[in-house]
Parts: sequence; C-alpha cells; structure tokens
Amino acid sequence: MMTLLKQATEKDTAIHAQHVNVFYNDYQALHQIDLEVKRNQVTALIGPSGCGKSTFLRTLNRMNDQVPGFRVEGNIFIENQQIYDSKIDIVNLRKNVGMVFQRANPFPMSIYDNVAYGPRIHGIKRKKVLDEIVEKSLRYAALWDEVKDRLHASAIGLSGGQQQRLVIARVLAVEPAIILMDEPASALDPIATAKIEELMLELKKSYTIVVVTHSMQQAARVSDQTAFFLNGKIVEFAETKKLFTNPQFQETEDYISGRFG
Ligand SMILES: Nc1ncnc2c1ncn2[C@@H]1O[C@H](COP(=O)(O)OP(=O)(O)OP(=O)(O)O)[C@@H](O)[C@H]1O
Repeated sequence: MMTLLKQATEKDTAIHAQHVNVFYNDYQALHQIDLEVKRNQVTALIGPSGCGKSTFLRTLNRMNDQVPGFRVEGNIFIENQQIYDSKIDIVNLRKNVGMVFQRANPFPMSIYDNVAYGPRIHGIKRKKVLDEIVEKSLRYAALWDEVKDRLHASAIGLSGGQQQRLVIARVLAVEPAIILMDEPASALDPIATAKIEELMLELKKSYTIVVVTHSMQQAARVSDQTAFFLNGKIVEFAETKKLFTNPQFQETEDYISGRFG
C-alpha cells in the first residue's frame, strides 16, 4: 500500500490509474488501464465508439457507481487518495472532480442560481460571497460579459454554447482540482466549439482537464497528452504531438489516418 501511495504522490501527477479493470456484469469494458494524468495539462482520450473512453472518464469521479452490475478493480489515486477506498467521501470527491457532459445540462433556474447552486449546497449563504463566486466563475468560464446584465434570467434561454460555458462555470464555482469533459463540444457549432477549446487552454493554467473527444483535430489542438483506446485497452499513451506525428503502434496509425473507427 505504501509503495502505491508513494507512486501516486509524484508532484505533477493529478490522477494515477493502476491496472484498472471495469466490468458491467460479466462484460469487461476496460482491461488493465494504466494512466498517469499530469497536473495542469489537458489529457485527451480518443478511440472508436464503444472502446471504453466514457467508462474510464466516469470511473474517475465514481459516476458509474449507480450503474447496475458495475464493478471496478485496481487503483485510482486522485490527490493521494484511492477513490474507491470505502472511506472516501463521494460528495467531496465530486466537488474535487467536476464533470461536463456532451449535452449542456443547465438546471431550470436562473443563470445566477445555476452557478450558486454548488456553493449553496456546500453551506455558503452570504449574498456578498455568493455574488463574488458567481462573478468569478462566470468570468473564468468566459461568459460574464455576455450574461452580466441578465443574471436572473433563465439559463434555458442561453444558446447551446453559452449553456455549456455556464455548466463549466457551475463546475468551477465549487473549486475543483480536476475537470472531466465528455465530448463537451460535440453538440456545438464551430464558433461555439472554438470558444470551448480556447477556454480549455485557459483553464488548464489552474486546473487539470481530461477530455473525451471524437475529434482528432480537437485532441491535437487542445491536449498535451493523448491516450488511444481500443476494445477497452489503452493501445498508446503519449505526448499528443508525438502520438499524431509518430505513432508507435499500427493500430494507432490506422485510427489517426482514418482507416477505421
Ligand atoms: N451501463 C452499461 N451497461 C452495460 N454495458 C455498458 C454500459 N455502459 C457502457 N457499456 C459498454 O461498455 C463498452 C464501452 O462503452 P463506453 O460508453 O465507455 O465507450 P465509448 O468509447 O465512450 O463510446 P462512445 O464514443 O460511443 O461514447 C461498450 O461496449 C458499451 O456497450
């Protein structure tokens, strides 16, 4: 146990998955996943449909716990804690490891209340403090200028791209260390997508990001490291530039050159 912990406390390692297997009942969706995510980097997970990218992402903040038949083996260390340890506080884990989904999912309430939602749940009540958190989070999510005059209007009235940045602001408001993004721009037009990508590059200065994407161009544009998944295994994990220009495995080369998937 001590040696595992020691490995996980490398200063620049935010997430350390070690020999992770995931099952849905008898079906094994992930096989022996080993992955080290570096702090303040964007790590992209790519691969054909059904290869296990979302399963792995969701395993990182225990989003799969409620799925019937879900079972995980191996270790996942985040901030020196084995997140599947029985002593882990899951509410705290999800605060520390926020998640943004493919479809923006603002709550049916005002823009302000969406962002204040998490801090309120965590016990912050003073209006002045909430006002500050809401402004800071919206500024960080590059949305403040577009919504500052209608903070109390419904979030549902925002465009798809604005809704996705609002969801990011909602995640930032509880001060996570890590942000997981599951195809965050796949439902957006190219301009809204470019804004999300710009935002990711800005956010990595303060946060660690893991993003699932179907777009290899997007992975190449935003990520520092890329993991290529195939049939529930990581075929190759490397610096993004290297993976796309000089892949070490035939399967990686076939995928990035569009020969399958
Ligand atoms: N809740 C579940 N119950 C049973 N099997 C599941 C469940 N969720 C995913 N799977 C299976 O696990 C495998 C991996 O799925 P996963 O969604 O992680 O892949 P993915 O790479 O994210 O795919 P996509 O790119 O299409 O979203 C698939 O074979 C899928 O059918």
